[in-house]
Amino acid sequence: MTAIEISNVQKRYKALQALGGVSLKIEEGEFFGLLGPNGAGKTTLISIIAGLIRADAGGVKIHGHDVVSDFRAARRKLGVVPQELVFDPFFTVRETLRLQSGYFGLGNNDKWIDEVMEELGLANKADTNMRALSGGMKRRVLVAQALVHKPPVIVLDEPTAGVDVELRQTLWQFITRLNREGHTIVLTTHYLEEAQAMCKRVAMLKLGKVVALDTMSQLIRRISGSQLVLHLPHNTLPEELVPLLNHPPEDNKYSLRINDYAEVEGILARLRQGGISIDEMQLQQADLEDIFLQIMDENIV
Ligand SMILES: Nc1ncnc2c1ncn2[C@@H]1O[C@H](COP(=O)(O)OP(=O)(O)OP(=O)(O)O)[C@@H](O)[C@H]1O
Repeated sequence: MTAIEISNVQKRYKALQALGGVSLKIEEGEFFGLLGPNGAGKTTLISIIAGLIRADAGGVKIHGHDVVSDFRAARRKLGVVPQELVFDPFFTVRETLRLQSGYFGLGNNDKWIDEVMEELGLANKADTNMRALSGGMKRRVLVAQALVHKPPVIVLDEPTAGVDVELRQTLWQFITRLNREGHTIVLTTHYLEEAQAMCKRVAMLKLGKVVALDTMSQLIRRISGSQLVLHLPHNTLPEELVPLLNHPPEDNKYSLRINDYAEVEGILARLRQGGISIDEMQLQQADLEDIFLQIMDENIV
């Protein structure tokens, strides 16, 4: 079954085309990453999925339910952890979660609420007022709120932005468990390491368009196996090696694509011929960050 089906979604804010025809199918049980630089349109897309704003054209279905014409059914299938913290400060944590349960018509939900609070390290704050919680604790409540109706599809918009290591670990343990139990997870994050560790498949958005869509392993394979990073503070790279660059040099560090280790010899010989001294050299496996930078630079699809 398709968990989220996004068909040619378009959204414009006056002159700005925030989403220019996005289509994606995310299957049930996937751990999917939605990546892109600031302003790429991730939050806009998530808001449309959550039924918070309307697309100008195209549509979204959650487990087959249209998010506009069949809003209630679609919303029941979906839990969204938003970026921003908005709460009623006068309720306690438990009251906040009970209210949210009530919104979904779940009267007697305390067993699950207790479990969610336990998993997210909120149990000892259950009777604390929201206004007395630290930012990190509030963020935990935001996650708990999204999960209160045990939605089969969970969307997390930058859930770990500015949170401490402990919460990050607690959150990922719980989310991984939910994914193992069959929940579909969609994640946006600026931390590419996190996406690489968690997501099996990713879409990369740029200026409101999908510029890459692949499994993590295929994407990583797309950039040849490894890269040679050379720090050349006193020279520039010889002209003939420039085509090997993964992306423009940063701080005199040149990242060269290599297909097998034998190529390293040739590169070093060429530098020696040119009398170029190497300050530092590293051989690295390509990672998501390299691919991300390359795709954002070249816009290859
Ligand atoms: N309500 C709005 N009115 C006008 N422009 C908006 C509105 N919301 C978003 N935009 C613009 O639409 C574009 C996409 O924004 P969006 O927040 O979806 O990007 P994003 O990928 O989530 O970025 P970030 O990583 O910074 O959260 C941006 O150029 C943004 O300035």
